[in-house]
Amino acid sequence: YRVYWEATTGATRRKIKQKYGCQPPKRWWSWDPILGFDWVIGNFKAYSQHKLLEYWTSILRQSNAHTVSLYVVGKTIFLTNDPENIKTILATDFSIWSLGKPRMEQMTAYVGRGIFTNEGTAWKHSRELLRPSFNRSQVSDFHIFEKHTARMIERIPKDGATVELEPLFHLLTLAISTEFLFGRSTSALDDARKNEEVEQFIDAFEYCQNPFENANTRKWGWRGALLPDLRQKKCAKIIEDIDEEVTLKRTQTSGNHETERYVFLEELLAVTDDRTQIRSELLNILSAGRGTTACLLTNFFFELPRHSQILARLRMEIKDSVGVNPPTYEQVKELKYLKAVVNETQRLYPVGPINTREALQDTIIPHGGGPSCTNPVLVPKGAYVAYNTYAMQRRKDIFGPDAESFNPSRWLENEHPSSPLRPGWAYLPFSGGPRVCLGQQFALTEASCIIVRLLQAFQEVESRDEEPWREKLTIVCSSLGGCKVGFRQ
Ligand code: HEM
Repeated sequence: YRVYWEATTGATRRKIKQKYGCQPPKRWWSWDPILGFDWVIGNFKAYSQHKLLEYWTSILRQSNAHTVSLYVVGKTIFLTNDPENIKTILATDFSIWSLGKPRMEQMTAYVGRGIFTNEGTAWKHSRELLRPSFNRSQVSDFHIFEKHTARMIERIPKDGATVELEPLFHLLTLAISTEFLFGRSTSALDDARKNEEVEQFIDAFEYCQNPFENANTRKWGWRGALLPDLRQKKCAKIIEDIDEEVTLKRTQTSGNHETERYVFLEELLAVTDDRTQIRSELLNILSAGRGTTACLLTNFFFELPRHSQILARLRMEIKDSVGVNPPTYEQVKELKYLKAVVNETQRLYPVGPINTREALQDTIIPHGGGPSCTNPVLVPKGAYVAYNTYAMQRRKDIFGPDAESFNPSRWLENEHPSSPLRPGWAYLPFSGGPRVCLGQQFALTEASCIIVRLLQAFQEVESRDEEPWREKLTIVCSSLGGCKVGFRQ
């Protein structure tokens, strides 16, 4: 077998190495280089202390490299925070990288097959169908944002009492994205009775979205990972049932909709009557559009009230450019300081801080090999590259010596030693390449509109979080302690 392997696969790999001058990257030191058991235990430990991102970042820092390799259960994994490597995977060599079987299986179990879990032609088809939902005229329709945000503001105490914003943001973004994409909102902020069902849906989603932990591992530690996860099945059923109900109601009222907008669900119903496909596409897009913006807003309001000068400057910008009325799309586009604060929030707290891709054939990534870490690295077929945007967006050589601190002025011309900042592939909150986030403009305008309305409604915003920011990591990442704030009108 060895002789055969050397004559075929080995020969191809030697040729690639020779052609591109590949060298191996630094290897992460492990006392179990075959099974990588220490890596698995290290991950469990770091995850349970809510320090997984720090752990992955420290592996790169301790190795003094931006790309390292390790072996886990016979698989080669490359960890990287190198922008050029990430660009190669996501854009330049897009077609030879897959989302990877584990991710597809984990997500398909609760959202089925759709834009997030498909590849090749099926993915292209889903993307084409969704794309018109996000064109400018759709995204600039502020009516939906405004209506639901007003309802959320009504529910916030105005006397300075502490309010937990995270659950409100989840209800709000779900209400907005269901109206935007399905033509019918959960209206989850309207009445308490409806909330119960919606909250159940959100809880089930949150549970399924966590690939690192389940009810068994919570109870039995890492041994629990070996047991079947019955709760996952139950949650997947809750999600399926509620989604089915939405689809059914919409099918019955199809054609009666009052809006001229492109409603994704309407278009889906026009091209297929396969219920499973419809449900899966809806769940896929919901999983993208719901929690992500809520996490961004939670992280934003976690940081903002801790910086009185930044808050004051932001208020001033809103007062001067928008006044007291609801903002228009054009006004929001001109709020440069708001954009800088949102950018800075996403830089320090990316909603998708780590991600992976699997090589479909023997290939290379351009950086990380050899003693100087500048040679290309051979990535064998089946190996994984895990890219860490959390670590990359905190790199001092790219963002300056104060890269760990919250300083929006780095995004503004002539206001910071690193400006004008053009980080290119070193700043990737919405990913890049052909699978770049479809909802980027929607999410940014939605979040900006909500922030402007909240700051217009309240004169005082005070942080009530006692702990520093700690990660709550599922497939998205936000603040573990949520975001507690006191507002005064
Ligand atoms: C702050 C909010 C958001 C952030 C940070 C974000 C980030 C991302 C990232 C990093 C990806 C790439 C995932 C991967 O390659 O594995 C992605 C994909 C995607 N996002 Fe977003 N997203 C946000 C909001 C939204 C919203 C509101 C929607 C739609 C309503 C949306 C729709 C999508 C879709 C459809 C994809 C899949 C694209 C594809 O695979 O072709 N996103 N997003």
